[in-house]
Amino acid sequence: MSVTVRVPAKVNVQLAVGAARPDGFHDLANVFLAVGLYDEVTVTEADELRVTCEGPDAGQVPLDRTNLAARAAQKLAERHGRTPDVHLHIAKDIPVAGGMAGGSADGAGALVACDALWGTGASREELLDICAELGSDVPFSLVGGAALGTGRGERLTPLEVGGTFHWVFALADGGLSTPAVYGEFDRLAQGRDIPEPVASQELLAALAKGDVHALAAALSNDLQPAALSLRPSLADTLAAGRAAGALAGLVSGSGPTTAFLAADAESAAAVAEALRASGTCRAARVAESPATGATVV
Ligand SMILES: C[C@@](CO)(OP(=O)(O)O)[C@H](O)COP(=O)(O)OP(=O)(O)OC[C@H]1O[C@@H](n2ccc(N)nc2=O)[C@H](O)[C@@H]1O
Ligand SMILES: Nc1ncnc2c1ncn2[C@@H]1O[C@H](COP(=O)(O)OP(=O)(O)O)[C@@H](O)[C@H]1O
Repeated sequence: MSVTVRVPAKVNVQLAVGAARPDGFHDLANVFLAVGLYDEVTVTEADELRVTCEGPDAGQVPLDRTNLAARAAQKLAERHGRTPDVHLHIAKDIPVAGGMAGGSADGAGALVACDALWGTGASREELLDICAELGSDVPFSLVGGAALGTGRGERLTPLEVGGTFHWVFALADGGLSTPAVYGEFDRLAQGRDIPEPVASQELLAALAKGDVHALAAALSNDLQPAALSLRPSLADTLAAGRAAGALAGLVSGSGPTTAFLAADAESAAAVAEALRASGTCRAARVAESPATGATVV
């Protein structure tokens, strides 16, 4: 028997970052929006834990026990006094190390898949606890939709979304390390007062109304200067997307994927085509939001 779970990528429509905490993490006001680019995790009984991966970026995915899908299976097995003897296969469509939470998606997907395969019957609360142990972004991959993440991003409040938004994602060559981008944020912040991160009321209202123009005006990412500092060429991608008619563009999370909000599906297709022709990115993908969280298919 096997179970397959589909899990979406995310874009951060607001990422407000506070000062570094004593534990090295940063308090956030992280407004997550799930987007319709998906990984699928399939779990099958096996003699021992193993991970395989297919997809254009598969070569960059670790297949040992550091893979977030393997770690998720191990954690659930430990809690329920069993061995994690499964084959986890990841069909990967989310860019790796791209600021779109692909690893987190696989962690959440493996957790839901193993829970179903083993008949563990874990509560939603227990699954969310395990997600938070796996990483700050993993709880959101489980729930999907839209949510405000506080603390290090793991404490979620669901948000209302009143319409469909059309995005274009420009994929970059190579990834950016999340800790390196937060480290660069700290370096750039030296000597400055960093305010407490708070969610923008304009942004939350724009999401709730499904107002694409208001959302475009309110998009913000405090990690963007750090990502641009580490990867200056992203400025060219942002300029190309805006010149092509996107309402707004920003770095997705820690990058280096850049995200562009378009007025409608037709405009998104045109922006994607112009980005491909611009030579400023490796590929351009269109996707809609919101998307549902980890779901057994
Ligand atoms: C920046 C964001 C925005 O959603 O995602 P990505 O764009 O990388 O996907 C997240 O904050 C990434 O979350 P995630 O990738 O789960 O990070 P974790 O595994 O929890 O932490 C990895 C490292 O990132 C830094 N980190 C992460 C979260 C946070 N609130 N403060 C931090 O300083 C720490 O250096 C930590 O050691
Ligand atoms: N299942 C997984 N898929 C992708 N990367 C993974 C996975 N498990 C662990 N990783 C590690 O996590 C790093 C960050 O990957 P990812 O989650 O794709 O990016 P981001 O944190 O930018 O959203 C990768 O470079 C890789 O070393």
